[in-house]
Amino acid sequence: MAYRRVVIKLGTSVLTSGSKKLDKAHMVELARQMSVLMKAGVEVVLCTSGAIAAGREHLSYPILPDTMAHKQLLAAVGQSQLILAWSQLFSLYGIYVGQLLLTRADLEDRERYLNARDTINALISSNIVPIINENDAVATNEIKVGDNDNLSARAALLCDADLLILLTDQKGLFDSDPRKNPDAKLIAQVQNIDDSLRLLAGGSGTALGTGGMATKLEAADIARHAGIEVVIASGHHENVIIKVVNKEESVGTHFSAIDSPLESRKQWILAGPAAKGCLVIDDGAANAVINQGRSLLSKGIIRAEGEFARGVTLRIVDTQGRTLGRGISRYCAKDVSQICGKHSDEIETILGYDYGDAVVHRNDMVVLDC
Ligand SMILES: Nc1ncnc2c1ncn2[C@@H]1O[C@H](COP(=O)(O)OP(=O)(O)O)[C@@H](O)[C@H]1O
Ligand SMILES: N[C@@H](CCC(=O)OP(=O)(O)O)C(=O)O
Repeated sequence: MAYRRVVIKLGTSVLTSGSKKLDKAHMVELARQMSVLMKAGVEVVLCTSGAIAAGREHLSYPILPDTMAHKQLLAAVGQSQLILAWSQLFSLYGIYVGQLLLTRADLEDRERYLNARDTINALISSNIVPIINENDAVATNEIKVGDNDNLSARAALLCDADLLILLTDQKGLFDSDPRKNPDAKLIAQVQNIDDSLRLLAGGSGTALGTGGMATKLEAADIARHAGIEVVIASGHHENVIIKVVNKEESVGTHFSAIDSPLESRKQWILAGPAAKGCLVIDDGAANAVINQGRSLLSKGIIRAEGEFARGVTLRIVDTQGRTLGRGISRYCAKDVSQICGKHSDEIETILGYDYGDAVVHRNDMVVLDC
């Protein structure tokens, strides 16, 4: 086997086969493929969407106000139907499943993160498939991951997978949205996720999907920085899961893992807490940070955006608004607005204290491919 531990994310588009209901005939086929791999010794973690779609189906497509509470109602009803379906379908292959419903808050809190990891490891070592979805019924916007592409990437980091497979309704990442451009070409291999690639990835083409290719690229970027390979492929391609895991043929879009994965602290900065604001930096600072591996000093900061305390994760952006990276700020927003553009030696005089020369130290920063 080419891979030891695999996270497989199934989008609503795959689970419903483009209809308004769960396509159980297709779900059982996917369960079969996963069971084949498990019997061959591959450890499988499933990240499944589909709760909201299943909720609508179970309640016979009620006309509800488009509010958060009603989406949560649908997710609460649908999640139990979804896990019931998976439990029944995997049981046909003699496999038990265990459910983990997570929010961003679970992944940001170190103790809950480690607990979730222990649970996943315990399930895997008992040959039970951990099945993960966002806990939509309780998650508010503030504590949501928001889409299962990002959730599956975080799950892949959490459980130390070596492959993340994102299955969807397209053959992979195309050079434009194939729903809008019939001449769009499949991109078979991606070495670098940069802004030009991000521009190709649009939102969801359907009312049921969340995020489209844009969130799949975000997920791929998080995973590959942690040394995890990623494949985006069609959930309806014959034997897709088995072929990808066995590297039998080139299926979908393959993203190489970064050779020297980030140490776990930096993985945490990249995939952990939501960015609470941003630091806009000048060209000189951008060059120092990107090309020279330097810390971010106050002198190169043009302004701070958002309200944030010291110790929170921020985006670092250039003057054109491009995200260059993420890092933990040693100063709060109010402090940064007073010291930006000033030399580090002046910090103590201006603020009356200082927390070090760097606003974002190199060790607290992850630079992205631009
Ligand atoms: N460059 C692109 N390549 C492929 N698909 C794209 C691209 N840009 C946007 N999309 C859209 O992304 C959709 C898949 O994402 P989404 O609807 O969220 O599905 P899922 O439920 O599988 O997550 C496709 O149906 C397609 O319309
Ligand atoms: N958690 C939601 C799915 C969110 C989501 O990202 O959906 P999708 O884009 O279809 O993978 C649900 O179970 O309905």
